This record gives sequence, structure tokens and C-alpha cells, in this order.
Amino acid sequence: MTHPKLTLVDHPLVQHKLSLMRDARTPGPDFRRLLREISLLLTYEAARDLPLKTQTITTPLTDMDAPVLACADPVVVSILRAGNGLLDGVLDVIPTAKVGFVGLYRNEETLRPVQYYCKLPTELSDRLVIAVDPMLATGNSSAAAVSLLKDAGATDICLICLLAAPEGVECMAREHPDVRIVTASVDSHLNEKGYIVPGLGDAGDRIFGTV
Ligand SMILES: O=P(O)(O)OC[C@H]1O[C@H](OP(=O)(O)OP(=O)(O)O)[C@H](O)[C@@H]1O
Ligand SMILES: O=c1cc[nH]c(=O)[nH]1
Ligand SMILES: [Mg+2]
Repeated sequence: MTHPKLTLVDHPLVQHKLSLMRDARTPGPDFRRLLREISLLLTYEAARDLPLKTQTITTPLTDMDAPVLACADPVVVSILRAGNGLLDGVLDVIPTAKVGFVGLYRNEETLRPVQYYCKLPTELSDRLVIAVDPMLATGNSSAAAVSLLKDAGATDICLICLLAAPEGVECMAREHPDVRIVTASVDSHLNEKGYIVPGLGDAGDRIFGTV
């Protein structure tokens, strides 16, 4: 398993919260809160290369040349449904981000994504586009969503996923080696139904209580 642009966030807070999320006994409200908190921490890594410029500001004590962002507003794209569990955490950190949605579900037999919705901001080029989906399993859903973003003009894309399987990382390396991936874990493998092992189960069902 390799991807030229994969960042594994091994921060102790992220790892601790992820372990709580993996635990099958963790109730839905806690699961949702933990995902939002981790999302905020993963966003720091996704936004690490945003450019800065200097602007003169006046503090209560003096003038100073202060660093401020020098880029167009980033875009965050939630891959429905489970991506919505990460969305608010990204917006907590980047409140000026524009928001898009790509609706995809995975056919349980073929493990191929089926698209049912797409609504994106008009301007995607020359800005950071952060796609969010908690699970990168076969990688088919994220790869399809990223292709859609590229077709719509995105040039600088980062995928935030809570958990990845080696198969999903390989899929992204094959289809989108230019797209950065920020994740909290690359797990062992996929089971025969395409679920990440040890994983955390079905992210969408645990977020929205649809088990
Ligand atoms: O890498 P893949 O093999 O494509 O699997 C990962 C996809 O599966 C899950 O979505 P799901 O189809 O369960 O839809 P949901 O978000 O509506 O629950 C998950 O949120 C990813 O989108
Ligand atoms: O383990 C998995 C794989 C796909 N989708 C999930 O929600 N969980
Ligand atoms: Mg699901």
C-alpha cells in the first residue's frame, strides 16, 4: 500500500478519539461528536499548505505585519451521506469555505458507487477543494467523487477520510496520485463484503442511527 501524497495523522488526541469511535458500544451521539472533533483536527493537516501573505494590523499595543491567508476561499465537498459527519468540523476551522455535495451510495453486491446528487460551488479552480468521507474502503466512491470534482474544474484536491483500507489507498494511487489523502488510520484489509477491518462498521448508519 503506497500513495505518494498520503498523510497519516498519528496525533494522540486523534488516535484516542478514533479508538472510542471504533468501539461498538459507543452510542450514536458520542460517535457523531467524536467524528466532528477528529474532523477539525484532520483539517489542520489538510490546510497545512495554504499560502499566507503579510498584512499590517494594529494590536492594542502597536502596529505589526501579521500573516493572513492569501488564497481564495477553500471549498469543502461532502460525499453523502456519511461525509456530513465530517462537514461541520471542517467548517468550524474554515468558516469561509464554500460547500458542495456529491451524493453516492455503494451498491452492496458490485461495490460500485451509484451517483444520485451533485451540487457544487461554481468556482473550484485555483483553490483548495477538500473532499470529506469517513471511509475509504475499495476507494471506488472517493475516486468517482474526485473524478467528478476534476471534471468540474478542481485542481488542488485533498481527501479527508477517517479510516482507509490498503485497497482504497491503492485505488486512489492508481486513479488520482495527485490528490492528497489525510487519514487517521490505514487499517488491515477489507472483508468479503467490502468492510474495513478492524474498522468501525458502517459509518453512515452509526452517524445517523439507521442500523
Ligand atoms: O470505498 P468504497 O468501497 O466505495 O466505500 C466507501 C463508501 O461507503 C460508504 O458510503 P455508503 O455507500 O454506505 O453510503 P452512505 O454514506 O449513504 O451510508 C462510505 O461513506 C463511502 O462513501
Ligand atoms: O467499513 C466500511 C466500508 C464502507 N463503508 C462503511 O461505512 N464502512
Ligand atoms: Mg453507509
